[in-house]
Amino acid sequence: MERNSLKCKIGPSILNTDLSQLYVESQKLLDNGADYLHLDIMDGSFVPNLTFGHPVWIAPMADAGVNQYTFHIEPVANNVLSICRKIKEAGMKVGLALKPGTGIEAVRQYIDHADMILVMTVEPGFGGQKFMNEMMPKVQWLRHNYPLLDIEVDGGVGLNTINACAEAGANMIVSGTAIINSTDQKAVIASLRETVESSIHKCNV
Ligand SMILES: O=C(CO)[C@H](O)[C@H](O)COP(=O)(O)O
Repeated sequence: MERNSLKCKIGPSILNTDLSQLYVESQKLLDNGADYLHLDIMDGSFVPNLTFGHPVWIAPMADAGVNQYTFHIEPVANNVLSICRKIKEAGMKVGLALKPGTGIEAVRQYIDHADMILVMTVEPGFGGQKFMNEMMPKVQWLRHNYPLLDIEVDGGVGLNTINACAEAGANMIVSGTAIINSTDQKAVIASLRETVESSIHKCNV
């Protein structure tokens, strides 16, 4: 496992985001052991309408120091490869996200062009939703067929659901509510990490 954990959400009101507060919260999470920040720049409920979004966002994200740009394949079905190419040209890694209703077959042809596949374990939209265990076969399939691929899960992931994610083969964990609402973020992050690290080698045998 290279990395795990942490989500920091910037919703549709990104223009109104208090960046100094975002910085403070992000630093706190990193100090508490998170390996990376996963920033949602748009509310997932807008996913079907964002065909115009990527050309606007890719360059500024790269300029801001983002190292991986993940996008949902559903609204850009005819442009996935060209978006992958633009992201790479901008110097970032490529992540491809799947909504719960999207099967693995929709992404298979693109996996070799991606650094990471994100399996959403809730409907995109907001934090605090119930983890969808029925998404785990997608993670298992990916891990089985792509032992070295980064596989991320996002939605309802916390201490009660991390086992399922880790055993299925996820190595990048987005956890919002479970960390943010905890009085001991460091302990929660450490526990999530330990669960993932103790499972990951079993997935690769
Ligand atoms: O962006 C999301 C949905 O659109 C994430 O699932 C969510 O923000 C993660 O938080 P939580 O751990 O509370 O589910």
